[in-house]
Amino acid sequence: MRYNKPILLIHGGAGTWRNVDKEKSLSVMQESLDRGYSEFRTGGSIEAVVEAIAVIEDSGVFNAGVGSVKNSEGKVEMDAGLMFGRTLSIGAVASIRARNPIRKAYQVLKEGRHVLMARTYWEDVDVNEGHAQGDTVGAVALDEQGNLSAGTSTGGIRGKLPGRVGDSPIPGAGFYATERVAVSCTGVGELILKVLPAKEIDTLRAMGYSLEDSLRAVLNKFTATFGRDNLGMIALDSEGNAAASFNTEAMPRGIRWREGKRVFFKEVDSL
Ligand SMILES: NC(=O)C[C@H](N)C(=O)O
Repeated sequence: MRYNKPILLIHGGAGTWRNVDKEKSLSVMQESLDRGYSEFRTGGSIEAVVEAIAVIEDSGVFNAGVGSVKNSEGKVEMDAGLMFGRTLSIGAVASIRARNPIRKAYQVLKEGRHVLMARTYWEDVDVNEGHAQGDTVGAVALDEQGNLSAGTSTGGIRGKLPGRVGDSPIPGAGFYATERVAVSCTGVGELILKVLPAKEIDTLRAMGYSLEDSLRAVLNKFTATFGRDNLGMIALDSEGNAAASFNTEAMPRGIRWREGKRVFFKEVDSL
């Protein structure tokens, strides 16, 4: 569906979403949408993405920031990535420990010297794993000037080996943004890294397919190869089209645009 810019679209991870406090998760998403959207008054799409994700990282309700799951040694290692479409600028962090990994990714992007920093930040974070209701989080935004940005943040997969890096901090896999599209993915990193769905969406959109068809085609191919319950994606294009696709039971997501705001839980493909 097409919306009037500026637009902010977020997700809270693809999964079964059974036995979770849906109200609590959706209220964090509402807060994230409001906080992120307020950035459009002074900033652009990148600030909207960073602030929207930081709110969710701080909530402890999703598998990101203080809600991150623990690895096989009972420690947290977080991944995050961020991209600005017009300049293809990227900042990403892998296997770090910080209260707001997305802010560290932003720091890497602004410094501009490197793209992906691993094991660089080790802050003391009081992680609250037991309270996480949701999963990996991501956001995409289109600002008034037509600039697209995408970001993703995660604690990864529960019980992972120390040093394991998933798709979330890898451009083209967990996130991607160009002049045409901004995409954030969630699901099984070990599979997403084989296919690079976020990059595929940009390629299909560049070939002239609609955003919705692009997501559907990538999801169908992914499901045909690997089966279900492993991928979710949200995306925006420069014309203001928004789309979401997932092959799991649910993927909470929310959108705020010029005239309104909505959150969703299941409703496959709708936005
Ligand atoms: N739930 C997730 O989205 C996990 C994340 N994609 C990872 O593999 O690290």
